[in-house]
Amino acid sequence: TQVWPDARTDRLEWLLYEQLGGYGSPGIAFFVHDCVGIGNETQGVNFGAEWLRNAYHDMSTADTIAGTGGLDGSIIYELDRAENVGHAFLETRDSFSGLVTTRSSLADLYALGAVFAVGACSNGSMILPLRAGRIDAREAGPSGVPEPQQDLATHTASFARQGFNATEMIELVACGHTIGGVHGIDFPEIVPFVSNGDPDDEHTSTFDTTTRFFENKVATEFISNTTKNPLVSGANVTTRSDERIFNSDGRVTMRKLAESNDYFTSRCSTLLERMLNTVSKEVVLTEPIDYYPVKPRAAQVDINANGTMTFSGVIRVEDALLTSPNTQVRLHFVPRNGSQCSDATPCSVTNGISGNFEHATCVYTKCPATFSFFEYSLVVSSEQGASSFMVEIVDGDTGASVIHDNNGNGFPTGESLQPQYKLSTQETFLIPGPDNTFESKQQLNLTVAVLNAEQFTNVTAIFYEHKIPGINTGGWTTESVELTLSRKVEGTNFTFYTTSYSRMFNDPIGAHPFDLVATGPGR
Ligand code: HEM
Repeated sequence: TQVWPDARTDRLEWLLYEQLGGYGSPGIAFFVHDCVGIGNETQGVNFGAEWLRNAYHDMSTADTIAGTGGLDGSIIYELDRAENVGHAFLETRDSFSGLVTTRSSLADLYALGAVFAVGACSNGSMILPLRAGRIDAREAGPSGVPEPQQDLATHTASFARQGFNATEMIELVACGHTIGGVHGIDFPEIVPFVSNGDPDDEHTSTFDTTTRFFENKVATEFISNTTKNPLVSGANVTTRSDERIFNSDGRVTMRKLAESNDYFTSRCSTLLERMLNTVSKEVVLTEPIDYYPVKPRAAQVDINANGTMTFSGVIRVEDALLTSPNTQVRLHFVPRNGSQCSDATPCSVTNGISGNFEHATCVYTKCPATFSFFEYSLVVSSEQGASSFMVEIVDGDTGASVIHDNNGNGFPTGESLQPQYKLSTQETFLIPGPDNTFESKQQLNLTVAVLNAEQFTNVTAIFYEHKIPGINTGGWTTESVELTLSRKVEGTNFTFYTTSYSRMFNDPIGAHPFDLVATGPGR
């Protein structure tokens, strides 16, 4: 039921569902394939566990009565605290900070990481719903992550502040402590650290016998008194926080969790989802992000010199809709004036689709959807144009055809205001800096096409800059630049506007997105 496009969710939808091999996918989920991912089980590094613990630590300083804190990325400013010991938090920041944009906050990416972790560690049995809209903190928040040497009353009060009652505390700790373990390198007072000559060995004592599987062994081994969980049976009694918590209701809750793995995973799904959705009162989260069965990607509209225009891009199609090997994907563009197409005014891409050139799938086997990609390109007269298009999928064997119309809206082309990438350039040059040095400067020479420009008084580009040069996670400043009318494109109702925008070099220009806005009477 999602209608495309949706600025709040589309980027996260891409990261969430094109996990591996997608169109331009960064493949971040690969970090947690098989749960341990790019970690090293022998040395005790489990990336899935790191991403889940990271989300909990970021969230656990929330005050749900006051409506402050929660999953807000503030942990990146809190790494020097004793309650956040271990390299997991720095590693998680460095894994995700490069993906922060104006449309994917670090806090949303941390939630995505936890969703990937639980998905990978349960091999796709537990897919937590992901909502978007978390707002990144700009500074450290209060402290208050639970620590193992604290007593039961402190933990119970801490979980109550986080929004979890005493039973939920037991459950949530069990859900967290079913993967990974305690690293002697960081907690030598819990797991004695005796060097074995391997500088990378973290001396990890796992919470249960299956560190890489999200299941109820943490509970079954506790109930059968065979657990090696160092927070239950470690030599240091003071740091046996799991023992105190798991026993706090006479083992009633742990027994229930031990009796049924389905019950365990269902309680964990509920509570982990709530954990990820614990946000400050200003935040309005979206609905859970579903995948688009059909999604336009990399759409581009070029105004040509000969009175024509070219619509091109890629259509991502869920494999379940490609019912036979020769299934065809056809696009039908709706002319701007809403008229029907004819042989004289073609508006379909019936061929020219070059077929699957990439395939997107999950890091775990129970993947909710896999996708194929189809390229398209259609030239029509600029007068005819196209306001939207429909996607028709024609079964290669039976010829049966299904139209996908974006829930009745068509897929909008956005032709009335489009950057002209073919006419835009970017360059880097050196300018003299202080003390006979040189600094490099980037310049974007941007051309934008505006349809019926007489309806608009201003055409503006809004550029986003990192507040802290080169640092993705420090927030954004915006700069609005009014574009200058360049020329009307002959034989069309399009007008080109241009601007040159330059900045001191700190990142590849691709990391600097911009929005375009045209304003005028009634628009
Ligand atoms: C009273 C509450 C809690 C205490 C005192 C506590 C304490 C700890 C400690 C001392 C470690 C070892 C960390 C390391 O060596 O790197 C740990 C690991 C972990 N914790 Fe907790 N924890 C609590 C609750 C939670 C909750 C609610 C979750 C998530 C829902 C969670 C998730 C994890 C995970 C996944 C690990 C393994 C990390 C790894 O292997 O890298 N913890 N916890």
